[in-house]
Amino acid sequence: MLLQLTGVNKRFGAVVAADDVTMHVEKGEALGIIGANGAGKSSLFNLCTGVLKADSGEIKFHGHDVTRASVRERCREGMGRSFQIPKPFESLTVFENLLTAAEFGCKDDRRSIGETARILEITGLADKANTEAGKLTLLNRKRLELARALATTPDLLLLDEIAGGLTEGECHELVELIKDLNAQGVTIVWIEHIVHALLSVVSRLIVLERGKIIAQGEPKAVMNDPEVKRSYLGIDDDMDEEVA
Ligand SMILES: Nc1ncnc2c1ncn2[C@@H]1O[C@H](COP(=O)(O)OP(=O)(O)OP(=O)(O)O)[C@@H](O)[C@H]1O
Repeated sequence: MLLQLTGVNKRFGAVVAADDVTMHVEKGEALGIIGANGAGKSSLFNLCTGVLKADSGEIKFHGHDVTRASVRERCREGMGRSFQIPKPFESLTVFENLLTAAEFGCKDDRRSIGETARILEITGLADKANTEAGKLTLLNRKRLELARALATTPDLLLLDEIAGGLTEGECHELVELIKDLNAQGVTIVWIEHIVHALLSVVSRLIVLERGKIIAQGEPKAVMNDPEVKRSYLGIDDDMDEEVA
């Protein structure tokens, strides 16, 4: 087991962002997470990566308790993530952004110019290596967000709504890239509102509502769960519509 959360809770005043969350991520799998706006998806990533500290509960990564570990410690253990809103260093070039990410999160023996060049290649950014991040198109900013996460050499890659705002063709390109990464052994957890893209990659799905896991399992079965249809899709069970 790569990641294990047990009874994790997080509140912001009256708002419950994580409600007794118990879940795991198997090594090598591709897991999807969906839920309405404000359901607690990004908070879950923030709890996993250490941006937020849990009020209670336990988080284990690679079998070690990381509940109180810093963002950097978790990153160096192999937890990489992309942010919903890309936040590169705007005045640094793409290449410099990757070196900075590698410096932050990479285990020493895997940090190299060669590895950075490989990541530029696979993310389709090779010809943008010397372009300032602030001058990139949205698709290339998304690619850079993914490339920065990869530069930390993650075993576990947490992707937060990486397909949002892209055209159908751009989204397809990104999906193929994520599939390739998963096939190369990178474990993926992907939060995404573009459900058809998500379902073409993941083999398991978790649904959150007000910080609580309300369904999980095989994606098609989960999407047809009456509770999920009601909560996420706004479909009444009487309508009897099959989804996905
Ligand atoms: N730092 C914070 N301070 C106060 N409230 C917060 C904070 N972060 C998140 N919240 C609240 O916690 C709840 C869950 O937010 P979160 O961003 O995790 O949801 P989400 O499922 O990722 O939503 P979206 O799909 O809109 O990105 C929301 O009500 C949000 O307003």
